[in-house]
Order: sequence, then C-alpha cells, then structure tokens
Amino acid sequence: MIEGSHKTLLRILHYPGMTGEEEVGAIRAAAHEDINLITLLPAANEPGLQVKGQDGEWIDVPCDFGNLIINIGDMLQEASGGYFPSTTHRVINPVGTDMSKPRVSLPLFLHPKPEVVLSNRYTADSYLMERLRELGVI
Ligand SMILES: O=C(O)CCC(=O)C(=O)O
Ligand SMILES: [Fe+2]
Repeated sequence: MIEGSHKTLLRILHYPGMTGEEEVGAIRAAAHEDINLITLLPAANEPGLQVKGQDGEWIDVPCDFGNLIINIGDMLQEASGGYFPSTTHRVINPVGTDMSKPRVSLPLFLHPKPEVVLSNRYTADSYLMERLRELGVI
C-alpha cells in the first residue's frame, strides 16, 4: 500500500529563531491536519509542537531525543470512516530565552500508492487531487 509510493515526502523544516519583530499572535505553524495517511515525526530539536486533545485542549508534545511522534492524517480518517480522526496539530512560538532558538523538524508524510482505494468515494489519488485543488496549489 505504501511501499514504493512516489508521493511519500520527507520535509526538512527550519523555523528560524525569532527576532522580536514578529506579529502579535503569530505562530510557527497554524493548526491543521495532514492530508496524507500517517506522518512520522522524529522529535524535533526544540519544543513547540502541540496536538489537540478530544476535549479541545492543546497538549505539548515532548521532544526528547529518540521520540517518534505518529500523526493520523486525513486519508486514514477517510479510510477508517472516521474511526481514526486525523490529528489536529500546530507549532507555537517559543517564549523567553528560547525565543531566539531555531527549530528543525523532519516530518515524513507517508502516502499510499495513487490507486489505493480509501473509501467508496476516493482513491488516494482522487483524494489528494481534490484536496490540492481546494488549497489552490494545482
Ligand atoms: O514542525 C513540526 O513539528 C510539524 C510540522 C507539520 O505539522 C507539517 O509540516 O505538516
Ligand atoms: Fe502537519
């Protein structure tokens, strides 16, 4: 299903240290869900990642070296008929003395092969294309 998928993507994210000139309320990555099936996130070098609990509260994700965070994506939510809801997450700005520290994170977005059937409505390809069209990137 995933093996050999050409859509799987490793992103190298570098969040520069803050200068103090940032807009009030700005954060490093706004709340979102990943479109893909599952995201593997080796712990970043700095904290900031938060996931939203079922009660709507934001939970700080520890970033101890060696931790592996696994986020459920929208495709798994679709494939499980909502049984596995996709993980809402965001990256907040550091405060205090940590403000100037840069953060590096390496999410691996696992995508099924395009022909994989997710539900009676979508294949992985039709799902991805619809979402990318909605986002205006294709
Ligand atoms: O930087 C992180 O820890 C998460 C990044 C993320 O959620 C994303 O790129 O979709
Ligand atoms: Fe994400």
